[in-house]
Amino acid sequence: MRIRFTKMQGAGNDFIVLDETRQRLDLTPAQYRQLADRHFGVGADQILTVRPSPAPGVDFEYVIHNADGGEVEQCGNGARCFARYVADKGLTRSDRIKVQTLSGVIEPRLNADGRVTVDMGKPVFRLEDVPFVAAGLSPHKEGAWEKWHLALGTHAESEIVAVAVLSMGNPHAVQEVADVDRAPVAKQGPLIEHHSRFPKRVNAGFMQVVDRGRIRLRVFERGAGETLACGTGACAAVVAGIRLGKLDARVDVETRGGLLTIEWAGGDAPVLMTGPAVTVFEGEIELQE
Ligand SMILES: N[C@H](CCC[C@H](N)C(=O)O)C(=O)O
Repeated sequence: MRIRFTKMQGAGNDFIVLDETRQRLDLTPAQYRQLADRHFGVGADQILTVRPSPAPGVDFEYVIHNADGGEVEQCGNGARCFARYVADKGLTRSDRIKVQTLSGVIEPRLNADGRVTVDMGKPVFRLEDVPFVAAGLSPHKEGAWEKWHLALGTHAESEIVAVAVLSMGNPHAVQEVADVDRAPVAKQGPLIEHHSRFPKRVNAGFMQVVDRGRIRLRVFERGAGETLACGTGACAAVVAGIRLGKLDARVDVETRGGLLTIEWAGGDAPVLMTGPAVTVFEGEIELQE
């Protein structure tokens, strides 16, 4: 099957955008994996699919698949690229768009300076909703919140990491490090992603607090490995830092792929994420059946 696609990136987190507003493609997990493959396909961290509105009150549906072919609930950098795509393709004339995702409705807004702001909804802290299995563990209080100590690896050489656990529609485990450039992301990332206490796996964040308005962040993403930026990961890290008493309500997040700005007023307030969204190229690919 030959299909058209648009390649995009948001702070270096890269995507293949598929337009199903006129016709469903009904791709298989293997075909999503082929698309994302950086040697045998186009190459991307995630595949974003644009579908028509599923219900009154929302403009589009937004479906996300990781490079491993699995469908996931949310993608922050992808939401910005989604908004840029539907605007550039004339699929909407509004600069505020309501989009249905697996984890609820989000609202990207196209700014005059070319960046995109997304209301990513409220963070979720109920452990069962992350999901995180805390049985047998006790939380370690820090500031007004808590961290959980996870044993990584086999008993012999297992090390303990302290993570804040929350969901932005998708699951996140955020730990603090002194220097992100020296953080053991490649070693610890997969061990955290596949830790048995995360039944749906988890995105593993490594956050360095620079000051109350700035962090540096690396994320080993569920189903994609380390990416140059993770939008929901930036939201989760800032929310965790605020709840732990280390960050103010507006934080610049330095990722390896660029700068994201996250704002959260606490409590039931939504998390706002602002950052770039860029079209790289368009193309066609012959997918294996
Ligand atoms: N790997 C994530 C999905 C993509 C999230 C990330 N690319 C973002 O910008 O939020 C997960 O499995 O939950």
